[in-house]
Formats: sequence, structure tokens, C-alpha cells
Amino acid sequence: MDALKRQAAARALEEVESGMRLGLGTGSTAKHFVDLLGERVRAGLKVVGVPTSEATRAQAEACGVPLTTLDEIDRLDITVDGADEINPALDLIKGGGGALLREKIVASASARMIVIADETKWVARLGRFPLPVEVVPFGLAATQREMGDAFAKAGVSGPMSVRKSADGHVFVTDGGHWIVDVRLGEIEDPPRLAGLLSAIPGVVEHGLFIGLGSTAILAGAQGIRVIQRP
Ligand SMILES: O=C(CO)[C@H](O)[C@H](O)COP(=O)(O)O
Repeated sequence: MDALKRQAAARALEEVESGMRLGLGTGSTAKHFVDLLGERVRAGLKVVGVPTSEATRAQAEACGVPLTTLDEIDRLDITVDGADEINPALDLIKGGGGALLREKIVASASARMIVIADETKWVARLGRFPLPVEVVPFGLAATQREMGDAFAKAGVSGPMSVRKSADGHVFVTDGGHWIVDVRLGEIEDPPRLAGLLSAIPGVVEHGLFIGLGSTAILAGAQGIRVIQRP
């Protein structure tokens, strides 16, 4: 699986040209991209990156990839990031690695978002992967009640759990928030659910990425598939 992730990352690197401003994703697939990008930078490629997490920032710095921020430049050419699920509309579930807030900000500031993944991430319908929802710790129970109402309106339901780290403590995002993972099963209308969740005050962001993915690069046993958003 790791070899497939690297193949998808290598194919995405073919889209990168000198002078580009890049969003750098988070997770095990995006990590391959940053690694391969670092090799090209050390060989003379001129790019600048905006990392989507502190982990990616540390990796990019170690690889020698020059970094900037969205305060210093206004637009990015391409963001390359992984995903937890990708559907045929190239809508995504993201946030398995907990970086969904910065990932969405960076993808939204990009002319193109290239999603890199192994074939197992391709699904007919989103929702098998638990939907991450980033929340403010204050008023958590009230926020979860409103989330439950939103799920009911969108015709889905499922147990919610506050994400824990391996050490048993509550997982805290780079932004200082918590994540509620929701096991919904198939989501019939992801854009509608995205809108309902975004309207809840205690929800900082959710892992439904609607209309952001431009291209998916999927690596599988049969080779690489490149899919453009319809
Ligand atoms: O959204 C993410 C992090 O917030 C990741 O892109 C997503 O979880 C996929 O990760 P991986 O490439 O390790 O499977």
C-alpha cells in the first residue's frame, strides 16, 4: 500500500513546474509527495510551499522545501493532498490525520487541488469512513446536539466519539480544537450535510470537501488512474 501511495505522489509531482506555489498536504500519502518534492528541490527546482500542519512543516523544512504562508502570498497554484474517501464527483472525506481545517483553507486558496491516494480510497458514496468534525471544546454537548439535528435533517445518523490520541488523551488539533468522529454510513447528499454542519456555531470545520478536488490520482495494482472532476 505504501508503494502505491508513493506512485500516486510521484505522478502528482509531474504536474509541478518551476516557480509554482504549492499547498502541501498532511498524512502518509502527502508525506511521500513532500519527500519526492524535496529531492527535486535539492536538484534545483524552484517552488515554495504552504504546509497544512505542523507535522508537514517539520518534514518540509527537513527536506529543504522553502516555505511561506497565506499571509505572504495570496494564491497557490496547486495543493497536493491525500484523502480518506473520494467519490466520482471528487468530493472528499478528509481529516483522518486531524489536519482538515488547515487543509481546507489551503485547498480553497489553490487554483487546483490534486488528491493522491491508493485505490482503496475510491468509493461510490462517501460515509464509510467516520466523518471528522472539528469542534471548539466549549459547549461540546450543545454542539453535538446540533450536529445530531443536522444529521437527522440530512437523513443520516450514527455514533459520535471525541477523538483520542494513542496515549488516551483527547486529540488536540494544530488549531487547539477537538475532533468528533461520526460513523454515518453512506451520506446521500454530502453538499447538503456540509452546509448544515457549517452553520453550527461550535463547529470549526468538517471533513467534507465539496467542489475542491480538481484531479484525483489513484494508484492501484493495475496502474495509475487520473480522474478529473466532472
Ligand atoms: O485528511 C488527511 C489528514 O487530515 C489525510 O489526507 C487523510 O487522512 C489521508 O491520510 P493517508 O494518506 O495517511 O491515508
